[in-house]
Amino acid sequence: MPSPVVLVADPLPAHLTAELAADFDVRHCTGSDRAQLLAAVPEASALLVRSATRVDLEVLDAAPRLRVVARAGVGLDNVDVAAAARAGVVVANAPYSNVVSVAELTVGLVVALARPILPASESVHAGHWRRADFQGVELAGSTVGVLGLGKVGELVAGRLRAFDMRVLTHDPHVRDDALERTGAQAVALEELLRQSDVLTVHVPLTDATRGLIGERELSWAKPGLRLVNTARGGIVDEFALAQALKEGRMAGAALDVFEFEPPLSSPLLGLPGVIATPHIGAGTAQAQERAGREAVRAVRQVLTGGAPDPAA
Ligand SMILES: NC(=O)C1=CN([C@@H]2O[C@H](COP(=O)(O)OP(=O)(O)OC[C@H]3O[C@@H](n4cnc5c(N)ncnc54)[C@H](O)[C@@H]3O)[C@@H](O)[C@H]2O)C=CC1
Ligand SMILES: O=C(O)CCC(=O)C(=O)O
Repeated sequence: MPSPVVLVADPLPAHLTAELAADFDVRHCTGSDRAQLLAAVPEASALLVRSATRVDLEVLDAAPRLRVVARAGVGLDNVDVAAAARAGVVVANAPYSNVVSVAELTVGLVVALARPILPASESVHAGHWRRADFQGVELAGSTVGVLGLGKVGELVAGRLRAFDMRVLTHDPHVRDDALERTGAQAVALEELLRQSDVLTVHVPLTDATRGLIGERELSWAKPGLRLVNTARGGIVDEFALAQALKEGRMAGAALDVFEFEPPLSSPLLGLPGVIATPHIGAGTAQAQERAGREAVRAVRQVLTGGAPDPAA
C-alpha cells in the first residue's frame, strides 16, 4: 500500500520533515502560491502549514483524502476551522511553541520605540556623532496597555513590569490568576487607550477583533501613544493608524504583522516613526523547532490512528 502523502506547504526545519519521510510520502509546495497548493493537495492525507498558507473551503474541497491540517504555530486565522470540522479534518496547532519568542520580540519593539537604537547606530556607521538627535524616553514609571492578556500578553506584561512600567489590560475573558501573576489592572478598552503610553496588541484575529483598534479607538489615545502589534494585521486599522501618526497624535508604531503580507501597499510603509518587521515574532531557532515538532507529532498521531493529544 502506498504511504500517505504529507504535504509541507510552508518552510519547516528540514530534519523534522526528514524524520517524517521515513514513514510517509513527504512532498513540498509553496502554499502561498494558490495554483501550486491546489495542484498538490488532492493527494494529501496531511497538510503542514505555518501562517502563509490559507486553508479555506476551496482547499478543503480539493483535498478528499485530507485527515489533518497541522499548523506549526499559534494563530488559526488562516485555517477555516469550522469547514475542516464539517469535512472531518482534524486541525491541530502548537499553542505554546512560540509565545516566549513573540513576547521577547514585543519587548524589543517597545524598547526600540522608546530609544532610537537602530537609527542612532546607522548614523554612527555613516560617520556622524549626533548625540542630541537620538533622545528617547524612559519606560520606567510609564504605563503599558496590554490588549489581550492571554499567553503572549501575560509574558509581555511580566517582562514590562520588570522595567517598572505600570500595566493595564483589557480582555473580556481575563482570568483573575493572570491579573494576580502580572499585577495588571483590568480596565475598559477606552480607558486602556486614554491611560496608556504604550499599547501592545495580543488578541487573535477573529470576526470580533478585526478592526478592534480603528479611528474611534485611536481618537481616545493618550497623546504621544506608541503602539506595538505582534498579533495580527487587520486588528489595527492601518489607515487610521497612519492618519494618527501623520497628525502627530501618536509618537510611533512597531508592527510585525500587516493586513496583507508582504504589505506592499500599506499606508504605514515609509512613514517616520514606524518600525516594521516581516512577521518574525516566531522567528527563533527554538520556536521553529518546537512548532515544527508539535505539528509533526500531530500528523503522526492522526495518520497512525487516534486524535492528537492536546496536552502533549
Ligand atoms: N507575530 C508572530 O509571529 C506571532 C503572532 N501570534 C499572534 O498572537 C496572538 C495571541 O497569541 P496567544 O497569546 O498565544 O493567544 P491566547 O489565546 O493565549 O490569548 C489571546 C487573548 O486575547 C483575548 N481576547 C480575545 N478577544 C479579545 C478582545 N476583543 N479584546 C481583548 N482581548 C481579547 C482572549 O481572551 C485571550 O486572553 C495569536 O492569536 C496570533 O495571532 C502568535 C504567535 C506568533
Ligand atoms: O511562523 C509562523 O507561521 C508565524 C507565527 C505566527 O504568526 C503564529 O504562530 O501565529
